[in-house]
Amino acid sequence: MAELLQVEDLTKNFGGLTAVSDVSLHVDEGELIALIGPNGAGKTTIFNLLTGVNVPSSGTIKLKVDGKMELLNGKSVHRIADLGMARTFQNIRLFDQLTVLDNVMVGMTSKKHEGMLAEVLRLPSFYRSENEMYQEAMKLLALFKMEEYADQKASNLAYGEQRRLEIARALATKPNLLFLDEPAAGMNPNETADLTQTIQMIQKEFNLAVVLIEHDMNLVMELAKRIYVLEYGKLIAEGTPAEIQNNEEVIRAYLGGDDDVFA
Ligand SMILES: Nc1ncnc2c1ncn2[C@@H]1O[C@H](COP(=O)(O)OP(=O)(O)OP(=O)(O)O)[C@@H](O)[C@H]1O
Repeated sequence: MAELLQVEDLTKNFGGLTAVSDVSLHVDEGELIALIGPNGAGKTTIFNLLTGVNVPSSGTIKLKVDGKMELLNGKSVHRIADLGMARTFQNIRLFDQLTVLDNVMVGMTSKKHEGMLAEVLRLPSFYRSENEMYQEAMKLLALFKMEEYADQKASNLAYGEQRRLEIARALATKPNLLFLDEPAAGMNPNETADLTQTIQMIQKEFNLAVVLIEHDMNLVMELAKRIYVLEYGKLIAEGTPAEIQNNEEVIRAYLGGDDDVFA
């Protein structure tokens, strides 16, 4: 499989604290990997570095764009999003007062800079693209079995549906690579089962590479092809779910925390 994302020796210092230390990893096209580790291990900081929210102290991040590996260091969040990376956050960040449909359409407009003039002048091409966006957004909602909620306010959705809507909105930007930061946090078992299916479905449907941060080990073991394990900012293991579950270093890192982590 061809590499889509290549990270080498990534380090991030916050004052005297090294939150991420010399991390190298890669993600292949269409691959689903997970990033796990105890609280404070540096997982979210890695997402922030990869998506341009934080600037690396050192190291390189490269993404395949039009067949060539392009350096992302120093690029803005918006530029990185335009190059095909999208994410969801640990805390839900929907536009509460907008409808479900509008939340998805907002995701689409973030890529539509080229239509600005038509939009301002309200040219026919604007209406055509507006209608196209509507059709596309409804198709996306249908994939998530959420069409019936299209006109409801996002804040009226159940918690699990809100999390799924965040994923739908992230997909509206047409990413090649999607980062999911604890998508199952706060979900009940039924919602988690739905989410597992949803992630499998979108990965196939969009031939999408996914990087997942998740504390729910059942979800991780079911979905991930490869797993990277972090502790105190350093990578301590990489392998298949079976390899990770039997890795002494990983078991030690989790002891004293949640003993049932691999139950
Ligand atoms: N902006 C920041 N300024 C200072 N320290 C930070 C900042 N962001 C993160 N940290 C610190 O970096 C370390 C790694 O945090 P991070 O949130 O990346 O861990 P995590 O693995 O995502 O944890 P969790 O599983 O609890 O979400 C922590 O010690 C945290 O306090």
